[in-house]
Amino acid sequence: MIQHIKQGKPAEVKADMNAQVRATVEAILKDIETRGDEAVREYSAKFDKWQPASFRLGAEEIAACIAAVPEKALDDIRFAQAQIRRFAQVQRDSLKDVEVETLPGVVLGHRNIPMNSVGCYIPGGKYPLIASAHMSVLTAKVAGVKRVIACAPPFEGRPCPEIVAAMHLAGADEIYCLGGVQAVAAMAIGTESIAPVDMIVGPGNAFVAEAKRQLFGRVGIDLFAGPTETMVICDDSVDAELVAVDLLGQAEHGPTSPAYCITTSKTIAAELPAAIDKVLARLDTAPVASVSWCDYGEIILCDSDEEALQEAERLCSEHVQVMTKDPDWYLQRMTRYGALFLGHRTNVSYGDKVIGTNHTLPTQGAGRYTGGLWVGKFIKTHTYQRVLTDEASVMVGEYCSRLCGYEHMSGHKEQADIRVRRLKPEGTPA
Ligand SMILES: NC(=O)c1ccc[n+]([C@@H]2O[C@H](COP(=O)([O-])OP(=O)(O)OC[C@H]3O[C@@H](n4cnc5c(N)ncnc54)[C@H](O)[C@@H]3O)[C@@H](O)[C@H]2O)c1
Ligand SMILES: [Zn+2]
Repeated sequence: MIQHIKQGKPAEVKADMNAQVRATVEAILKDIETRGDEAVREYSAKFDKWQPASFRLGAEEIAACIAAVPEKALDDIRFAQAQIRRFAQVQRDSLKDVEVETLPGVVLGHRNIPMNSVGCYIPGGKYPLIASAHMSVLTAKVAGVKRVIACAPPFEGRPCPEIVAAMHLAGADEIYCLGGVQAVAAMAIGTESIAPVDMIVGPGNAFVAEAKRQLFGRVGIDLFAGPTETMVICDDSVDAELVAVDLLGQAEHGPTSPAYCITTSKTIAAELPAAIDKVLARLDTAPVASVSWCDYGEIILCDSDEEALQEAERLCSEHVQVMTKDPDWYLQRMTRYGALFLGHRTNVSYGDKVIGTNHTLPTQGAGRYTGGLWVGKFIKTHTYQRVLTDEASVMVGEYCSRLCGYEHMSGHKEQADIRVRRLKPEGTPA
């Protein structure tokens, strides 16, 4: 039996919040579309109290940011980037161009072509998310994108030096200190001072994620990557304290971040609330994490792994940490999630910051139709074809002619027929 020991806010509350965000974003996008840089500047002043002479950082400003970062921190950033680059490169190498003769004389193929320009949004409202610079900028560069531009909001009233250093080390071609909807809009629509890009990538708060969603079509987007969600699936092989740490560690992202505990352990279900209180007492970010846990935290007690799996699939969480006796049981069966973290030795924070898999992951159920950001999102797969012999063209042409006929498309049919007439040797039966 599946028992909901603690529940989060109902779906209607979330839907209402989404509607408000949608309306706000729509109005800002329309305004930036009409008034360009002037509007960007006004929104930056309004939301971020930030209106520098130029949003783009010059070479000297970038150098000054890097100089302000301690050497140890630069080394740590380089280590994280090396891990992300290593895995992204292996993933890139797994994407192969293909060319095959599917019928005698018929050659079909595809080529993987990187996009020409992308805009990376690096979140920095609440926390300066340095790691998002590696995840977006560096991965785009491994994919072979020529122009990679990056935007992050000011942090504590100035460009965050660590973010700027990470963007630069990852290979960003243009760096801007600009946040929120105005940054996403400026990169996607283009303004007098920023040339538009072909795709916008990167995570962000509800406004940023919604701006990307509304701009989709006009530009590409990587995926819907809004406020963080986390899930821990566990049994008696771990203790309540570890589970509490792993839930709250992600609940600190923001007051609307859900954290789900799905457990087959009655002990953990019973002990978790007290463990949460105890862990909150040692976190500086307790004022945020306690709100998200209170409003959106859930404890679900199940009788079996099968029930736990059913709940996990229903909730389709961005992060799913599995700390059971046999985590691979879930790896083999789960189909709806952003990323899996298997076993008690790893956790979502390793993935967020350093281990090498990408941290930009689908939220709000987007894991039903996409995985997270990866090198493949920056690469377009384009097909081509050629026909090597007259015989092959006539053979395909005769099928094509009849198939066009069934669709009443005489123009298409004539494209086939003219080739059959010209290429078919005299005297061959029709
Ligand atoms: N899904 C993922 O892969 C993933 C990964 C990392 C982080 N995240 C999420 O990224 C988010 C980061 O959020 P953040 O707020 O700290 O930084 P952010 O950079 O995403 O957003 C800050 C910007 O929001 C804009 N803003 C704030 N209030 C606004 C309002 N009322 N109207 C219009 N615009 C407004 C401001 O312009 C500000 O620059 C968190 O929700 C976190 O959970 C998601
Ligand atoms: Zn996180």
